[in-house]
Amino acid sequence: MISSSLHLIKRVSTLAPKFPRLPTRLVNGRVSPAENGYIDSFSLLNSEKSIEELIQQPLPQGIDDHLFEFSEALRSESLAVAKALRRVTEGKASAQAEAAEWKRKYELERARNLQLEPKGGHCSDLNVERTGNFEDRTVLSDENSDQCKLCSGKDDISAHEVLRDGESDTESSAIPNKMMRKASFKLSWYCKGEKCNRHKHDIVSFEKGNITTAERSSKQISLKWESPPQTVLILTKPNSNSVRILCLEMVRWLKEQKKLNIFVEPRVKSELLTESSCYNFVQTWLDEKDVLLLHTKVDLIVTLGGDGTVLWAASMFKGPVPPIVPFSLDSEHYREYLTSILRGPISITLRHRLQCHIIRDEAKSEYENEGTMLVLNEVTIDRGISSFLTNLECYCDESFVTCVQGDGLILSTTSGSTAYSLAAGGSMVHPQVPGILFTPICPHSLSFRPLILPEHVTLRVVVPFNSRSHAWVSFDGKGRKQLGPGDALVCSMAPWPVPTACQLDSTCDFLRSIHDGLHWNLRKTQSLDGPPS
Ligand SMILES: NC(=O)c1ccc[n+]([C@@H]2O[C@H](COP(=O)([O-])OP(=O)(O)OC[C@H]3O[C@@H](n4cnc5c(N)ncnc54)[C@H](O)[C@@H]3O)[C@@H](O)[C@H]2O)c1
Ligand SMILES: Nc1ncnc2c1ncn2[C@@H]1O[C@H](COP(=O)(O)OP(=O)(O)OP(=O)(O)O)[C@@H](O)[C@H]1O
Repeated sequence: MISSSLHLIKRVSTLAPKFPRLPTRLVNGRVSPAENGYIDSFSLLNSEKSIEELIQQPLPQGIDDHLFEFSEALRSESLAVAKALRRVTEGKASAQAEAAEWKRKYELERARNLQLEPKGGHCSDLNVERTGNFEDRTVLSDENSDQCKLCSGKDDISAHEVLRDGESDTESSAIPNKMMRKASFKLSWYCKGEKCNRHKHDIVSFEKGNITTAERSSKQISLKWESPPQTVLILTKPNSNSVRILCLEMVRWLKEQKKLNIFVEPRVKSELLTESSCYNFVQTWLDEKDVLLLHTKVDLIVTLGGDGTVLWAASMFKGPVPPIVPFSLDSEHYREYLTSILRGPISITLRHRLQCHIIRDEAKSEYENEGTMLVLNEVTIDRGISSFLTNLECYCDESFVTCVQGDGLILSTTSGSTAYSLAAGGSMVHPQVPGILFTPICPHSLSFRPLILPEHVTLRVVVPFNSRSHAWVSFDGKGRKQLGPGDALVCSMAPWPVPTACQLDSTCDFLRSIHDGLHWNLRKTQSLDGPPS
């Protein structure tokens, strides 16, 4: 793409004397690869603008046919260059986002290794690899995992090693800091009911030239408190009387019987105080800045409501998320259940999220683009109020996937596979399968089947310049934004999953939810009597 652009730029340079109105920025060849191999995105965008200006300019008067034909050809090639330049800029923005993410992972890993170092000299020799998944953060070779055990004397990952974010400066925060040290916990991996005796294994072994897989997916994860949880955040579905009553009861019980600090939303605090002034021990926050610090204070989140309340809880945390205990409204036995959660260990499901950002065609640099959105279910690109088919060009990494002509496209997590994606004909996928579902909405084609792509890919959905209408993006069914021609949505797996407490384990809970919640494959049992076979 870059080389064809440069080829055209050379051609344009040779024409410069004949066309004095050509922009000198382009003609002088300032669009050149930088030393690091990238093209400077600002000059790219300037060049793109210049090309577009050039296209808009009227042709000089008195031009002969030959020149006219030539200038027409130049116009169409210039358009191609403008598109190519835009793609390069998009690619750079996405590469920079990825680089920032790797840097963050590297710093987290380094902090963790620094903690291990004093316990034994060998740990610095650990063969540490990084993958995109929270549960796959540290992949140790077999011999090194034994060494690590000698060094650290433990098989599990401790919260202190994983979450080093309790040190934020909270002086300016409205959230009081006293008694706010987060409880620590350990995570361990279970397989068929047995605790794995190693910290983490090689994903693929190639001993003696034979390739065997040791780890295929994340195992059942168990969370064990190392110190008792002290702070609970309760989030409730609004406008529900039964939820309000359950909340009143639960807050009082958690304070009186469990001596916990309790956070609620400002709306809920007002509701509690309207009920009685004795609820003034309940804490809340003032603004978004305080919400950003919540994950450093809260040990556990309890949601009172349905799936939408869990989505709401997840959306409040733009980074790490404390474990969520979802309560449906018919939870009569909340006391026993919460007592067992506070005692631990808890089986948890790490639900992957997708990170999405919109790249605007007119943005001059990536800083002008909107911030990253995290979704637990899905991001949807649809036709909104337009009556035309969507026309969406889709790319997976740098490969063209397809063009979606229909009502739209859903990019879903495996947790979201039982939500909108299911309604659009996507498969239901166990939430611990790390993948991204690519599900069209009412495609106007006989052969468009949904796909499931691996978790490590980056997807890009572009509204082409020849699209008849705009498209609309929504995140977990909320926050609709318009995408104009040339705008793109870039989406990849986020490094911060949502840990949710299981009632039994993630597989039993998943099967129960599709049986009870969706009545999956419910059919009258066939009677025994019938025609002979
Ligand atoms: N045609 C559809 O099925 C359709 C259309 C729009 C949105 N949705 C879903 O609604 C979600 C937003 O939920 P909301 O509660 O804010 O809106 P809402 O109040 O409209 O509820 C949507 C329904 O989807 C269910 N749901 C949500 N997430 C689910 C999941 N992961 N598995 C199974 N069921 C799930 C909820 O229980 C609820 O019954 C979106 O993320 C989208 O998945 C579905
Ligand atoms: N704390 C909250 N603040 C604002 N909105 C919320 C909050 N909790 C939930 N919601 C919104 O309220 C709506 C309904 O919530 P929820 O899905 O939990 O209830 P439901 O529809 O009765 O349950 P179910 O998902 O089982 O059908 C959702 O759109 C959700 O985004």
